[in-house]
Amino acid sequence: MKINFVKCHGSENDFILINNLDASLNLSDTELAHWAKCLCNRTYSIGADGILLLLPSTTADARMRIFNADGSEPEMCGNGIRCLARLAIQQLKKNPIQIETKTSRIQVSQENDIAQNVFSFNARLQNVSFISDDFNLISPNKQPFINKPISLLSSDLRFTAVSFGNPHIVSLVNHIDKNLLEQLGKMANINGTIFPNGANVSFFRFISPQSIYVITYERGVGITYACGTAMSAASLLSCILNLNQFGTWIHVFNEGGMVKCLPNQSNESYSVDLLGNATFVYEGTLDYANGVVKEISKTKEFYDEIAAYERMKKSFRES
Ligand SMILES: N[C@H](CCC[C@H](N)C(=O)O)C(=O)O
Repeated sequence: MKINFVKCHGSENDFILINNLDASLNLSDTELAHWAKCLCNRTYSIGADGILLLLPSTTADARMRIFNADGSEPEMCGNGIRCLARLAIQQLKKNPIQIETKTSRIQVSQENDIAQNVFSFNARLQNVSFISDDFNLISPNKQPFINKPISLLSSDLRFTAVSFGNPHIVSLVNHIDKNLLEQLGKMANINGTIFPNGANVSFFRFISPQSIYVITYERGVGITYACGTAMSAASLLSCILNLNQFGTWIHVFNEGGMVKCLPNQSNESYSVDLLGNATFVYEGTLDYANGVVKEISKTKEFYDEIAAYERMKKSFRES
């Protein structure tokens, strides 16, 4: 079976995107999880942080399913939904577009390029909650867990737990220690000891007003170049900690580049607009039969977009 895919990324959080709007690809969840593990392997296959499936929907314009590199299926993906929405907007000729996810419906719109020839999209993340069953072990009384210690993880860091459909804990740090992040990320995802379904763990550093840096150990993946829902969580926390203002765009720098986040609060509800690139790198075809991905070939490279994104990243290094 020949299957076309697009290799894409949001802030270099990279994905294998498959258009299944015609529902022709009929794979079981077990097969999809197997696919994710095989295709995301950076040594033996295409290599990615996850696979994205663009599917038809009865409740929105289209539906997104995402599988992490370890084969687990999370509820949401902020960088991935921008890439998937780009393809959906192209196919359905509709902008903005509503995307059904496992736990919500997200509006995504194509916006002006954040840098020349960097295709940019805004995802309005409204399914933000400080209360989630994912946090029952750290907050048995089901109260918001904001800027508190988690003794099983660290004796001095403080964390805030927030869900964007998928669970996050975020800590404000003065210095980014990737080894410590890796260690805490692994501990937070040891079969349900601190979080029943694991969690994404992020450090963020305040750079200047409306400018932060975020790095994330992603559940089901490990440390990635960027995590869209984590960057949204960190920008929200920066406002709650009075480091930034609600209703003002925040530049969120990461290992893979930069996105802009706009945290909003109305009464007790929160949302974050996540504006960033959705860069297509290449189109390809994979030949799949009897559980085995036999052959993978590139059919088209998006050289202009790759170069444009590199120019944008270079501009940050020089500023
Ligand atoms: N690994 C995450 C899902 C992908 C989220 C990330 N890539 C993003 O852009 O939000 C989890 O298991 O919750």
